[in-house]
Amino acid sequence: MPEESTWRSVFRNDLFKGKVALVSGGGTGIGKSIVIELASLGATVVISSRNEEKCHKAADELNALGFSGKVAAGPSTNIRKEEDIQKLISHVVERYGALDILVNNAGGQFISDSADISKRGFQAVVETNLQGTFLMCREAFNQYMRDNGGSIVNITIGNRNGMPGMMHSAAARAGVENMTASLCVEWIESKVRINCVRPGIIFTESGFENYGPAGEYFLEKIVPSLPAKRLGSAEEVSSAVVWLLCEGAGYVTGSVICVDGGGSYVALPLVEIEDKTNLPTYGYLPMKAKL
Ligand SMILES: CCCCCCCCCCC/C=C/C(=O)SCCNC(=O)CCNC(=O)[C@H](O)C(C)(C)COP(=O)(O)OP(=O)(O)OC[C@H]1O[C@@H](n2cnc3c(N)ncnc32)[C@H](O)[C@@H]1OP(=O)(O)O
Ligand SMILES: NC(=O)C1=CN([C@@H]2O[C@H](COP(=O)(O)OP(=O)(O)OC[C@H]3O[C@@H](n4cnc5c(N)ncnc54)[C@H](OP(=O)(O)O)[C@@H]3O)[C@@H](O)[C@H]2O)C=CC1
Repeated sequence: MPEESTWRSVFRNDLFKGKVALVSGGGTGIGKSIVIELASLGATVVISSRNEEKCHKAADELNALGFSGKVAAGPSTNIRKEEDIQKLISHVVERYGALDILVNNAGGQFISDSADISKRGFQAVVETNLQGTFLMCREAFNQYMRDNGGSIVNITIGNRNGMPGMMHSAAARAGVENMTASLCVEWIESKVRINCVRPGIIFTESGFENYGPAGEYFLEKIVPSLPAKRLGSAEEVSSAVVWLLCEGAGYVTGSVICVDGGGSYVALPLVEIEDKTNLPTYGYLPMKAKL
């Protein structure tokens, strides 16, 4: 297993030479891992998030590692704001002359029972994850990719069984996957491929800090239920992203790759259901069929 400090990529080291990439939320976690791959494979990578200072710090740290590509921080961008997105995409196209690759990684949510989510709370999560991803795709297409082609990857979230405790995000991400299916057909004439990577539960410091004690719950209750019996790493997500972005995936568009250690195919105990819970029975059931 590679050490964190020396890990780069399993791919050919000039794979993205001369390409310009934009990774939203590229200063932390999974996004940062995607940036390391792309820059170590020769791309010029622009990173953006709401916190511009954090992006500058990450860019300096990554450039000090001596990649063949380069990392640069873009202007502060809140993907909930259309004008921020328009400015970010213009900045990349004007300053670097292209936008060949877009990774919509920025996103997030809060944990809550659905019954307690306010209208604004629901809107905030949908605006971030569904509307934000749409607007980034639309601007990248209208400002560059329509005439020049390109490749887009949207990061979603395990949503095959819904996601009790984070319903708003799972619904928004399912929307992103469905949007991707429409866009892959609409934009194929422009030689734009668009796909999704759907991570399961991935250890990232920033991500887990955000959840406080719920992070511990993931480790204690959810890990034993995962077929892989462990969390995923950010690097396991970024290598799937890079494969989708590269020319070897030239016939792949509209797809969703799950990076989840098989977690989509088992029922994860995302919320605790009390033992006394029993749906009213219609017909006959022997006692042994109930808890
Ligand atoms: C035991 C539980 C198990 C749960 C299931 C586990 C499954 C795990 C698998 C998935 C793991 C996923 C990991 C990750 O995604 S890692 C990335 C984590 N990082 C983030 O999420 C950060 C980004 N998130 C945000 O910025 C926010 O969550 C948000 C998108 C909502 C934006 O917040 P912001 O503060 O900017 O929002 P507003 O100020 O505009 O407020 C809008 C309304 O939203 C309400 N809100 C915001 N935060 C919360 C909260 N923590 N709890 C409840 N409500 C919240 C806020 O109150 C506003 O509504 P009102 O005006 O009505 O109050
Ligand atoms: N870790 C996990 O288990 C999983 C994560 N994911 C998804 O993967 C992506 C990366 O997560 P991860 O690396 O773990 O966590 P991070 O918290 O490190 O990444 C989220 C990034 O998104 C940026 N961001 C959040 N909201 C906005 C916004 N409104 N506008 C612009 N940028 C924003 C953040 O930067 P800033 O705060 O500076 O804006 C941050 O860099 C997210 O979409 C997450 O939901 C999906 C499944 C599982």
